[in-house]
Amino acid sequence: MRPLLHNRARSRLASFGHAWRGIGVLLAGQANARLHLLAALLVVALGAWLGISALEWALLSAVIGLVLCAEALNTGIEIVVDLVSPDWHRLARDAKDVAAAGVLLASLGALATGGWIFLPRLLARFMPAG
Ligand SMILES: Nc1ncnc2c1ncn2[C@@H]1O[C@H](COP(=O)(O)OP(=O)(O)OP(=O)(O)O)[C@@H](O)[C@H]1O
Repeated sequence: MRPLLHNRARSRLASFGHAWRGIGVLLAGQANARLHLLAALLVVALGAWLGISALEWALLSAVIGLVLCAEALNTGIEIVVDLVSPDWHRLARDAKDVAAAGVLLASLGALATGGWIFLPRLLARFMPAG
């Protein structure tokens, strides 16, 4: 490999390593992120048990990714706000509350998606017609 390409590949690899470290920071410091990850694992187990379709897996993967992504961005914003505004400030409050709203909205969307996918199957399984 030529040196320039070699350096670029190394820097891409380093960025990937930083992102992995970020996942570690997120999971180590945020109980909510651990809770969301646990919920995602339970939903995956439920999906496997109920035998959901490929399209339903695709939808679930997207909403799980969205919630975890919102959680990561929320945590990043919290960290930056704590860095630049350790004292009380109206804008710091707005920034944190809006970031938290992002997690709430993503979670509500995921809850609705899970409801549409799982409720009919669970009802059919536990309350079969006739
Ligand atoms: N510097 C600040 N200035 C004004 N209000 C703040 C400030 N820091 C936090 N707050 C308010 O307190 C709330 C809680 O902030 P905190 O940093 O404890 O995050 P959190 O809600 O506990 O998030 P998590 O539980 O995910 O860590 C914020 O949503 C915001 O309304």
